[in-house]
Amino acid sequence: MPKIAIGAEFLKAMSNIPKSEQKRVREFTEKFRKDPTQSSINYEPIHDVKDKKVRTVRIGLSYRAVVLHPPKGDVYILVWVDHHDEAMRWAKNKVFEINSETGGLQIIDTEIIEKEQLENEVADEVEESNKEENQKYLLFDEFTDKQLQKIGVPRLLLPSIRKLENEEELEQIREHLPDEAYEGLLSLAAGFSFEETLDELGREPDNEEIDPDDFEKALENPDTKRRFATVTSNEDLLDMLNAPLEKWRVFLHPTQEKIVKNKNRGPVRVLGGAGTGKTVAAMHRAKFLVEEVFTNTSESIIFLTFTANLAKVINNQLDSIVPESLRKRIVVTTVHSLANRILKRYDENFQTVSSREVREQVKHAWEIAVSTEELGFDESFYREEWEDVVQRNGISSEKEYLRAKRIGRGTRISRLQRKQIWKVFEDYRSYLNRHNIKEWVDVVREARMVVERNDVVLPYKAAIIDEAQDLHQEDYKLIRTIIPEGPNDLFIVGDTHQRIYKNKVVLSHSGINVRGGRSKRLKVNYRTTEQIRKWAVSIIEGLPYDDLDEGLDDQKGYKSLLYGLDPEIRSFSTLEEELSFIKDFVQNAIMNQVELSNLCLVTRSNKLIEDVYEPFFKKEGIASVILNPNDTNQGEGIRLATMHRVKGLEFSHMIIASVNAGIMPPKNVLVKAADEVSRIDIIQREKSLLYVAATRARDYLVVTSYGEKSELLQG
Ligand SMILES: Nc1ncnc2c1ncn2[C@@H]1O[C@H](COP(=O)(O)OP(=O)(O)OP(=O)(O)O)[C@@H](O)[C@H]1O
Repeated sequence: MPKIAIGAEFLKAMSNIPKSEQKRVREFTEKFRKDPTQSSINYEPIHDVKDKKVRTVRIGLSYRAVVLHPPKGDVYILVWVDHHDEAMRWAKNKVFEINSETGGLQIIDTEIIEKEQLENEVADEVEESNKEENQKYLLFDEFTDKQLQKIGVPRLLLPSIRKLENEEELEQIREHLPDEAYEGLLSLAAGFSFEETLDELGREPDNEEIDPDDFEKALENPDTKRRFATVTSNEDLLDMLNAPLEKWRVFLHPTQEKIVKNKNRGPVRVLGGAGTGKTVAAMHRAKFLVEEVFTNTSESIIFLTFTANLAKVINNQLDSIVPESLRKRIVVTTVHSLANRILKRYDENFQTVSSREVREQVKHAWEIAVSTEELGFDESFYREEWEDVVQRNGISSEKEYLRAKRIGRGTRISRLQRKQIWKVFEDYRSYLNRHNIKEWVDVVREARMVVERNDVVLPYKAAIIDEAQDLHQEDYKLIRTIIPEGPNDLFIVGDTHQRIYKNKVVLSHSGINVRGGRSKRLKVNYRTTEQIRKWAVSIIEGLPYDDLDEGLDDQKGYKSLLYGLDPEIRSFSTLEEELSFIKDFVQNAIMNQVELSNLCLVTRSNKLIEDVYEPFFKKEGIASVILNPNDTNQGEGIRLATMHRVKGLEFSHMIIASVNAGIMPPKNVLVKAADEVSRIDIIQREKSLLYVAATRARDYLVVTSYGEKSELLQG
């Protein structure tokens, strides 16, 4: 049977043609997959085309598919589809070559070469008369042709690359370059060595000869898989055709592919800045595990998140990549809901702090407990001490508390003071017990004990953990207990720059060892433009971020291959002016046919949404909906949410409003900080929150304030 492949560009081109014609294209594609050699498919050569391997096939009266059929091997690749004239125009200057150094199949647009040749002829004359001035610094002078080809530059484009003087010029020709070449060149231009760049591109060390005519083999190459997918079944094909623009479902970055498909001896940790495809990698990993590792029908895996909205999104997205027969063996839920479910089998009567009412009770419990204190500390000191020392370390007795290390706490206390403080904690705990209230940490801890006693046996063979930075140390202990150590046991993805809750963890303290070769990084941002990414990173620049273990993480080498407009950071004198700007921004998007559900406005608090922005949009007659994590189908309307709520989500247009002094960070939270250490911590978390909100934007970001702007925007 001939080998069939489809290009990402083909799918994109298909989504751009009228719906009525798309049906015909789908029918053709299905026929083509069955047998591309059948007599009813008539391949016609194109005259005046650079690449003689290219053919076209008629679809209906006016559309053409462009097919690559190399002379060697039995390979047919669908590369483009369009109206007859456009298809011819597209194919005219394209050359399809296997890069002799990487083995990847590349599409090279030779138009740029011809344009440059013309320019060169003119320039040569000037150059002759002006030789002195031409001793310029060229961006890639220090690298050999072979090195440039090894990072992915096509042979034909070497002369164009050689001429580049700076990163702006590189950016101007990026659309003519295969992704890996652009990504590699950006890395070299940023000062990374050739070896570091190869590593970031996910290249395997050379071990095989590359045959530049073997297209069948080239289809297996990781660079090729960024843009071409081999079709093995009709199910595969329908999956691709049904969501032609969702590239993440089919085309992975070589680094993602490697992380997803590697068989590991133990837990793996994957770090990566916002938008680097961690969740995508995690979902493909889940698919890989049920398809190729835990293949027995009685074996399940569990996919855990911190927030309910992300669990919901992942549940839906997994449906679109995992075959139905395997899908039921992947359970997606939050750690809290898993723990709750385990514990409820034993104790039905407890309440968790998930309702406003119970939270009020907890507040009351603290007030009562602290009311008898004699040391002069305020309530926030006790709460922080409770969270950061007692609950983080699972302390349950005075004896343990007296011995506990108080890492990261700013206020020194004596042994005697500890004894008095413990009394407050005992009062607090006894209030909770009397009212059957459990903090989430308690639920998780007690659930672990149930599992440890073997009272509940869970069927999971492996766990995948997203939003790893926000899980609590106890959460990891529960996970470790459910999934004992073993090959391919845990796959943990996260980004500590996005830590917006207090839960700092050290994986090894929960018996999870990710050291050695089992720590990976994703560095290419697929979501946000480079302009937005840079602005977001500038907010958190210079702050210390851990790596979920005992090391540090940074944002070195991160990049986006997408370009766009700079974010608009606007300060206004009054709220009315801010609202008027937001209205213009939204109306402009509406005029440009952007669906309202692609717009999101976030603020620091729910109250601002409810009191200011929701009534404002209502008054202006612009549909809006408050984002509900439990409902992914909320209909038309601009999304309104708190910054916390949008973690893990994305929108083409993001508005971050009311970034005023006193609101971000909230004055009442800062005032209550127990000491300077805690204040610094709060500010870092606020910066992370702004970073999270900003990196939800795909194309446009506006950040607005009125009155005095937040100190976070002062830089
Ligand atoms: N290989 C890929 N090809 C195309 N798009 C991709 C790929 N990987 C990820 N994306 C897209 O990039 C965006 C970000 O991906 P994802 O949500 O997995 O990133 P993340 O690292 O988990 O982000 P965050 O931590 O900011 O929530 C999504 O729109 C996703 O579809």
